[in-house]
Amino acid sequence: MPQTAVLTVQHLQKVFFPGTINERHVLKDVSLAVAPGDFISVIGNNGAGKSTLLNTIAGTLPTDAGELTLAGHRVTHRPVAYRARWVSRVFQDPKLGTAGDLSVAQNLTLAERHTGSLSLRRYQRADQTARYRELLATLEMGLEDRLDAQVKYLSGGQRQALSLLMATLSHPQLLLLDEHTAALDPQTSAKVMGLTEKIVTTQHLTTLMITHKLSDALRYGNRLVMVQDGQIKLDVRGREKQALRQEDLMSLFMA
Ligand SMILES: Nc1ncnc2c1ncn2[C@@H]1O[C@H](COP(=O)(O)OP(=O)(O)OP(=O)(O)O)[C@@H](O)[C@H]1O
Repeated sequence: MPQTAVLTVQHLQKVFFPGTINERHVLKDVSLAVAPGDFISVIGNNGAGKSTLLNTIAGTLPTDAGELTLAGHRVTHRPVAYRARWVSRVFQDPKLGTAGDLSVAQNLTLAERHTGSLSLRRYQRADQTARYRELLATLEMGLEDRLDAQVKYLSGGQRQALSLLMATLSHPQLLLLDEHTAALDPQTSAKVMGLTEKIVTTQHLTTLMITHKLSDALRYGNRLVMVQDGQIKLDVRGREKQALRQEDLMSLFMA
């Protein structure tokens, strides 16, 4: 029996400034079915429509035509809050996923409250510190010793690792990563990518990851999608993806 898709995107269209001289068709009839456990790297030129695609999936942008389903539910005209039960997102800017004035522990509590699991665990309060320490230690960023530190004083890498942890605490059905390592130095970026793979693999998370790093797009995930000029130009998986080289992708970019 075929597995139910976590996400289906059918004939999606997005037009900015319709009916004006600046009219721009940014998504042109995009269709995509994402199976449980898919880890998809999304690549494409600047302005190709990648973030717009993620925004329409998360619900931060309305669509002009097409249908979206999440976990089998039609969500095309549903708001972000409705979709949030299935979707979690990490942005390029580490500041967007965390509250700077709150401590590391308070941020984790907020993320837990979002999952609705906090009240169930209230009786475990004495264990909370130990549990947070344990969770943070998995990031290998020394955050387990900084539970009371305000998040605004963390490095970009530590803050992004915390964002990733918070976004995945609820075991979301769909994880959206929007160039989440682009603002980090190469070493930290590699570390956060390693963490991403670890979390995605252990939790079997279905993931869409936008990246401009072709090496990361090739290395991580079971599937690769290239968006060009508002359309999906390439969608490969498994062995076909493994056989791809950076040169192949470069020539597609040039084409
Ligand atoms: N809210 C918006 N209002 C108007 N135009 C927008 C909006 N969001 C995106 N665009 C335009 O849509 C086009 C696609 O943008 P988008 O951010 O989706 O591209 P992208 O593939 O993610 O690019 P990049 O790799 O540079 O982030 C761009 O021309 C952009 O200016």
